[in-house]
Amino acid sequence: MSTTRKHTALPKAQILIEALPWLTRHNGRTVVIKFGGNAMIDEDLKAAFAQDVVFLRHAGLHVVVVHGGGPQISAALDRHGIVSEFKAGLRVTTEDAMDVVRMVLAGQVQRELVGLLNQHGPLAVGLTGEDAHTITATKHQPEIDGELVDIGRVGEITAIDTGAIEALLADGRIPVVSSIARSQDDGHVYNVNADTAAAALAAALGAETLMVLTDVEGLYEDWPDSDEVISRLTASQLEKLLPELSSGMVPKMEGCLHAVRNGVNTARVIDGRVQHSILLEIFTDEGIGTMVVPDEKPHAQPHAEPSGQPGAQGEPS
Ligand SMILES: Nc1ncnc2c1ncn2[C@@H]1O[C@H](COP(=O)(O)OP(=O)(O)O)[C@@H](O)[C@H]1O
Ligand SMILES: CC(=O)N[C@@H](CCC(=O)OP(=O)(O)O)C(=O)O
Repeated sequence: MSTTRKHTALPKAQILIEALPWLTRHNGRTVVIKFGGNAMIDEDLKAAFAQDVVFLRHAGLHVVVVHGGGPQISAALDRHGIVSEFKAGLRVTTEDAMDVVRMVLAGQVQRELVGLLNQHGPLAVGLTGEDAHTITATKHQPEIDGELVDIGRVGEITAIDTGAIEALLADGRIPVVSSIARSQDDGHVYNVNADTAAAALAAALGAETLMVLTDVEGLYEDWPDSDEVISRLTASQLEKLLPELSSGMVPKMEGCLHAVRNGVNTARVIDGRVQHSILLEIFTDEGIGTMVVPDEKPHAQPHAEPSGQPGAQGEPS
C-alpha cells in the first residue's frame, strides 16, 4: 500500500522539482502577465488563470497583471450602436467609444479579474494607467501607407510611473492594470493597446519575464497558411519578422521586442485557451508557445531546465 503511494507521488514531485530553477531565479523578481480578452473564453479558464497567478505570488514572485478586453469592448460598443473599426491593429476610438472602452476595461473586465484573484485572499488591487500617473500617453497617429492617420482617442505611451505598482508589490498585493492612460498635455483619457501597456510596464519595472496569454498557440511562422509555431526567437530575428505580421500579433510582438530590448530577460506568447497555461509554461520541460530573448542570450533555454542545472549553459531562460 505505502509502496504504491510512493510511486504515484513521484511524477508530481518531479514536476515540482523541475520548477525549482525557475522559481529560484524568479524569487523576489517581477513577472508581468498580460491576459488577452480573446483568452478569457470561459469561467473555468478565468478561474484557472487566477489560481496560477496566486500560486506564483505565493511562490515568492511579484506578479503584475495587465488585462485586455478587445472582444468585450466590441460587444459593448455593438450594444451601444457604435461602429467599431481597427486600423494598424488598433481600435479607432471616438470620444463616445472611449467612454465605453473605459467602462468595459476598468468597470467590467478588471473588476471581474480582481474578484477572481481575491477569492484566494486580499491580494488583488485594480488600477488603470490613469491612477498615480502610472501610464501617461499622448495622441497616437499611426502612419499608414505613408500618411498619418487620425484614429481618435488612441494613446501612445510617453511615460510610466511605477511608484503605485511598486508600493502594491511591496505590500504583497497583485496589481491588476487596465490599459487606459491620461495625457498631461490635453487632459484627455486615451485607449492604449493592452499588449503595448504590458510591455512598457514590464520594461519600466525591470521585470524578469513578460508573459502574454492569447488565443493562439504562439507566433505562427506562416499565418494563416500554416500553424507551425516558432518556439524561440532572438530580438533581431523578431525585428526582421515584424513587417510581415498582421492584426493582433503586431502590438503583441512589438511589445515583446520592446521588453527584451529594454532589460526584460524573456518575453513569451502562450496559449491562454489551455487551462493553467502559465504553470505549464513554467513548471514543465515541454512548455508551450513562443519565447523571445535578447540578442545577447541566444542560447537561453525555452522552458524549465531539469533540476540541478539552473540556467543550463550558464544562460537564464
Ligand atoms: N503570425 C501569427 N501567429 C499567430 N496569430 C496571428 C498571427 N498573425 C495574426 N494573428 C492573429 O492575432 C490574434 C491574437 O491577437 P488578438 O486578437 O489581439 O488577441 P488578444 O485579445 O489575446 O490580444 C490571433 O487570434 C490571430 O488571429
Ligand atoms: C487601442 C486599442 O486597440 N485598444 C484595445 C484595448 C484592449 C486590448 O488591447 O484588448 P486585447 O488585449 O484583448 O486585444 C481595444 O480597444 O481593443
